[in-house]
Amino acid sequence: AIFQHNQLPPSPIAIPVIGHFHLLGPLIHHSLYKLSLRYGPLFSFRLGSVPCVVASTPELAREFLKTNELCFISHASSTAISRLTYGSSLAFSPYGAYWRFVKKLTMNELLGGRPINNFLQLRAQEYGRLLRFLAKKSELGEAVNLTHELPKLSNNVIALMIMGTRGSTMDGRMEETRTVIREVTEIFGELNMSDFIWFCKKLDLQGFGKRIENIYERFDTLLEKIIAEREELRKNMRKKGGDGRDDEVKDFLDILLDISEDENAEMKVTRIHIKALVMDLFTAGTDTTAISTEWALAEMINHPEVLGKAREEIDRVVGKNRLAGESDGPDLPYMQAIVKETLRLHPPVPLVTRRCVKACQIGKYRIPESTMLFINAWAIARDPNNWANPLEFRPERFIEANTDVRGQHFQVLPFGSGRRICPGMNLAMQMLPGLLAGLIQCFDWKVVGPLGEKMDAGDSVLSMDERPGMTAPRAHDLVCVPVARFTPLTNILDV
Ligand code: HEM
Repeated sequence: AIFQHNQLPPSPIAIPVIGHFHLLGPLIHHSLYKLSLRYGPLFSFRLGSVPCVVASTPELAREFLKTNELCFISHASSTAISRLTYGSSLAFSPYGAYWRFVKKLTMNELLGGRPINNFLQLRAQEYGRLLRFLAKKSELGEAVNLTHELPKLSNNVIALMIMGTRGSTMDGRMEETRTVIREVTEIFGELNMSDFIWFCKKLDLQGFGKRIENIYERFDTLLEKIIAEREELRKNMRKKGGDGRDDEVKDFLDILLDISEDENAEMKVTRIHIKALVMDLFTAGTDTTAISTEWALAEMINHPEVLGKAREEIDRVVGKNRLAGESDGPDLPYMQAIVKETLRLHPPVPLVTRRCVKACQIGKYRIPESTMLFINAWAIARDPNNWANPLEFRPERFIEANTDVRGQHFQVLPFGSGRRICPGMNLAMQMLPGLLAGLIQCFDWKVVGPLGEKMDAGDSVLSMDERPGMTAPRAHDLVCVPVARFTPLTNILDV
């Protein structure tokens, strides 16, 4: 290509060798936002020797993710990512035959419309389980740490969707799985100097190498156990004369193992691939969904008028005699708007991060191959140029303007956009309204303060601080006493 200009976008002054590491705080999207105020909506910086560009407007997001999609079609990887995803995951594979194969398989068998509906009942059971647990707590007047309970739910849902009810052999391991998953998403979001600066490669100044190996060891052990158990089960079934499964529907893990055993499969799938994919789906799907649920609940607790309106809608549409669930989602437009407004203000993945795979001209700048691209989705979604009173939590804005969050409107991109858009989007957008509807239909929420004191929703404003990592969870645990709205609550929970 012939480039009119051979230069990167404006940049702060770099320190020799390290580049701009010193400008980035732990919440990288905040640091990049502050830098954008100074250096403009498209600026560049360097991590060691790696050039990076940051886009902070909807127009630029479109330019990178749509107009020049194929130049930025891969996700940016790191030492931590390639080790922990076995160098073979869906999210971090280069855009090519393997990615296409796994993406199609995942949509057909796990995350597309048909499988999502097939698993509807299974998810409803998990919501029911959480709500019954909350009902018990409510009877006892005890507080619940939702920051712990919500990832249990989303992790169970994903584990069950991947491994079916036979995932129950996981029961004793779910806690460890969730702990490792959180550590994985944290380390994926951190910047490891050794990835960028040649003389740090061997030094491991921040202790990343040790952390990575520790996480790898624990997760790999878990995955090996899960797969070995399933293989054993399949072998026993075959001995009995079956074809390797019982009369249940095939789950995703069975499908993957079938392909790995099939000599004529379109693509050779190995055990490494299977582990990589399970790792991918667990880490991409557990925290993101839980975090959004928690943010939405926290915002409703802070905005009693929003909560009131959402409840009115539920009471009108669903009534008081049955539990609200996913199938009510389409009839709850205000609840849908709450979910969108939550994803706008609190995108669980604040930076859509890609790698330039082919040098490219953006406006008057030249972006060289291997540049890291950060679309600051978090900053774009709270920019007053794109949104009126952007810091206000006001779901009505999504009803007044027909904006959606599915990658078509570049002022709000919680799931990214284009071919690398989040494949779990439809699942998340179906789960969130149904689950939240159940949570507020059944309970009032009394926030428990830092010292265990009860506070009235309304006069307590929950802190909206964030914790660092690839995902942006709330910094403080959400601890509440659920207060049942109906007595006995079991009436609607048992149906
Ligand atoms: C509220 C929930 C979620 C949010 C906000 C979210 C957000 C994102 C974002 C921003 C990306 C990058 C998109 C891009 O580069 O354009 C992504 C990718 C991905 N997400 Fe999600 N996600 C969520 C839930 C899920 C779930 C439930 C799953 C699976 C069970 C999932 C699996 C993935 C995978 C596999 C990728 C990589 C796709 C690829 O590289 O082709 N996500 N997600």
